Order: sequence, then structure tokens, then C-alpha cells
Amino acid sequence: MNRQALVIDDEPDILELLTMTLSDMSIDCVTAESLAQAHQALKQQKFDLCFTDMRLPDGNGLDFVKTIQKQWPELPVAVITAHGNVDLAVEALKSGAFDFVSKPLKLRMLRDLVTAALKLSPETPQLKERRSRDKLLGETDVMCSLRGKISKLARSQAPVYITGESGTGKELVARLIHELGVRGEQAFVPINCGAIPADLVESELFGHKKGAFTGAIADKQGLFQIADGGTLFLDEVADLPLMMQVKLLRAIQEKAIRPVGGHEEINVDVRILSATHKNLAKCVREGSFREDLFYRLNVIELTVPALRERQKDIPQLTTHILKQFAERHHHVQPAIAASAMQALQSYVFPGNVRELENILERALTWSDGTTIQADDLMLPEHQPATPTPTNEPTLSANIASTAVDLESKLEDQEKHLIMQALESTRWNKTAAAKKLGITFRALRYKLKKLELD
Ligand SMILES: Nc1ncnc2c1ncn2[C@@H]1O[C@H](COP(=O)(O)OP(=O)(O)OP(=O)(O)O)[C@@H](O)[C@H]1O
Repeated sequence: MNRQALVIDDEPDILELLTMTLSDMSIDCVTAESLAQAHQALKQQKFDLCFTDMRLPDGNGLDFVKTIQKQWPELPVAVITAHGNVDLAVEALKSGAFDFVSKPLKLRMLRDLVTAALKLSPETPQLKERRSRDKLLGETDVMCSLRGKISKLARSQAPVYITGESGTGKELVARLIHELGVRGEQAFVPINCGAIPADLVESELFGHKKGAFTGAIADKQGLFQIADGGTLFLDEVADLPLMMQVKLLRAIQEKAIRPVGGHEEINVDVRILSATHKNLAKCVREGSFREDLFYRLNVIELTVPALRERQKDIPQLTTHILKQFAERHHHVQPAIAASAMQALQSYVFPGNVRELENILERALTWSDGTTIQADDLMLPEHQPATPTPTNEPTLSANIASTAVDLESKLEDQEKHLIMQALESTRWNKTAAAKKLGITFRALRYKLKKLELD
């Protein structure tokens, strides 16, 4: 039996175009010219996909998207927006629309969208949540809620902007959104925008033609093309040069790129996920990040909590990491002494899960190979006091002032530990990073963030 689509629009031309395009793809269409007709159709039969215009005689498409989300959460709804009406498209994605198409409708985009929507598995968000549990560990409320959001977002094509401190698991979250979604079988291409020299970013992203510049000895595909059909993860997106931000915005809007030195545009179908540990809204205020691009990337914002906000997850993470090490090195999994676990649970982890990995790796080399003791962890001597997790109900009545206090206290502690490590290594940043159990890159970010460099 053919798949069934419901198309809601009061413009006969659009209805006709959509019906024709969908029937070419062996999809049967039921059309509705108003929301009342649409509701009637929804009561009568089951659909695999739905298109709705934003402005209808008896209501607006946005409310319809919300209703569908509530009553038929498994039904993908795409909205049809007027040309250039980014605001409404963004609103629709936020409300749970699967994707959007702008008028005049481009057949290629329409087909890509339909193909993706029909690939959506009937797997419910709950099932997905269970699947992601094995990868993104943590049983605290914040982590369960994060996994719930990830499985919902995996069903959409909306750009997601992932925030969180260094080492919290932003890339892992991006991978999960990709893997659990319809693009999961296609490429996931991560790019660290801060690690590419400014003059090479364009060619890295969009590719180049032979002879486009000195050293361009052959045609080269860009990362957008490599990610075609899949997902592009723009890590440290705040570090993208301004000139490149304009070009990226265009590529996202047009769903097409032009290689450096090329004359023709190449169509690409890529879902964009981005992340940064910086405050992107602040970068916009300071003029180092374009507002229009920010708006386009930040359709849905997902925050990955710091490890100190979920200290109860530390034992589970520790066991998981030790198991991974043991498998990788074909060793027996070492045990961890209760005192060592206690020390880990009262440590503040400025470098988050990555720091936990580094601490455990280092501890393994110091341990007797069977049990990790507290001393093997070599946690910084002047341990910061255990912060109260921000999500615990035991917070004092004055939550707002406590939160501010906590933040500035943590910053002070972080500064203190970093200065200590730097001084003891005579400002050798590589050695200091090692001492702190974080990567060189993470230290560099922290120095900038804390204005210590
Ligand atoms: N909840 C988690 N469960 C299991 N592993 C995790 C979890 N969170 C983070 N990790 C692991 O911690 C490490 C750091 O994660 P990741 O690279 O995703 O962090 P990040 O926030 O992207 O870091 P950065 O800001 O430095 O780019 C990875 O090895 C990742 O697998």
C-alpha cells in the first residue's frame, strides 16, 4: 500500500504541485484547504507525513504543528513558509515541525524532505532514550532529561546548538542526535572550526577547484559535500572567522555551496549541528559573531550539564571508563577503592568527563594494576570544597544568589588551580594541562575564558 500524506494549503497551485510531486514518489495525498478539514481527515485515517501552510483561513499552521505534537507525536509535519520568512520557519521547528520548505517550492528540496520524513522509524522517543543510555551515560535527572530531548530532536531536521563546558560530552550528544535520526546511516562529519587556519576554512568547508590557489593541485571535496545526506557538526563554531560566517549562512539557507575557484553551485543536503563552550549570545553582542547566523544555528538550544552538577553519575562513568581502558589494552578491569571513589565524588572537575578519563588513565599507570587507590588519582592538592549540585532541591531558599555565588566561587577555584599548575610548571602550558588532567586545548580555552592569558 502506498504511503499516505496530508497536505493543507488554501492555494490550489501549491496543493497541485505537492500532490503531483508526492504521487511521483508513490505517495497518496489527501488535501485540505483549512484546519477544520485537516482535523476531519486526521480522524478518518492514518498518515505517514503531513505538509501544512502557515496561514490558513481558520487558524495558523504553528498551532496545528503543536496540536500534532501533542496528539500524534509520531507524525512528521513539515511547514510551508513564505519566501524569506525565517522567523516563522524557526518558530515552527521550535514547536516540533520536522522541517520546512519555503515558497517557491524547490522540487529537489521537497523530495529530500519527503525521503527523510518517510525514513523515520516508528521507534518511540522512549525506545530511543533506552538506546542512547548505553552511550551517553548518567542516571541523574538532568541526564535522563537530556537523553529524552536528544531522542525527540533526532526525529527533526532542525539545527541544534549544543552548549556546555569543555569535556561535558557535546560531541557525543551531537553524534547521538545524528545516529538516532533518519540520517544515521549517512556520514557524521565533525569539524573543529577553531583548529582550521582562517585562510583554509572556506576550502575545507566548500572544497576547491584545481588551480584555485597556490597548492590547489587537484579538485578537492569540501566537508559539506562529504556530509551530503548526513550531518555536519560545527564544533567551536564561535571561532569561525566573520567572513566565513556570511558564507556559511548562505550555504545553510540555499542548501548549496560553491567550491573555491568554482563557478557552479553544488546542492547539498546537510543537517547542521553546532557547539561551543563560549557564550555565543555574548559573542553576538560583542560583534564577533553574526546575529543572523546565530539565529539560524540556534533554533534549538541544548545544554549539556557540567559533571559537578551530576556528581551522582561519577561512579557509573568511572566504571564505564575503566572497562573501556581494560578492553582497549586487553587487561583485567581494575577495581577502585572506596576512598578513591569518594575523592572523585568530591572533586570539582573543571575539565568534566574528559578530565575524569585523563585522571583515571593516569591513575592506572600509577596503580598496582588491580585496584586504584585515592593517591593514584593525584587530584590537585588544594581541593576545592565540594560544590552543591545546582539541580539538587537542598539548595538554600535564596536560589538565585546562591547560583551566582557558586558560579563565581567555582571560577575562583578554577583560576586558583590553573595558576598553581602554571606556576609549578613555569608556565609550560602543555605540562600544566597534563597536571590538571585536561587537554592543552581545554587549558587554552580556560585561560581565555578566565582572562588569565
Ligand atoms: N555522559 C557520558 N557518558 C559517557 N561518556 C561521556 C559522557 N560525556 C562525555 N563522555 C566522554 O567524555 C569525552 C569528552 O566528550 P566530548 O568530546 O563529547 O566533549 P565536548 O563537550 O565535545 O568537549 P570539547 O568542548 O572540548 O570539544 C569523550 O571521550 C566522551 O565519550
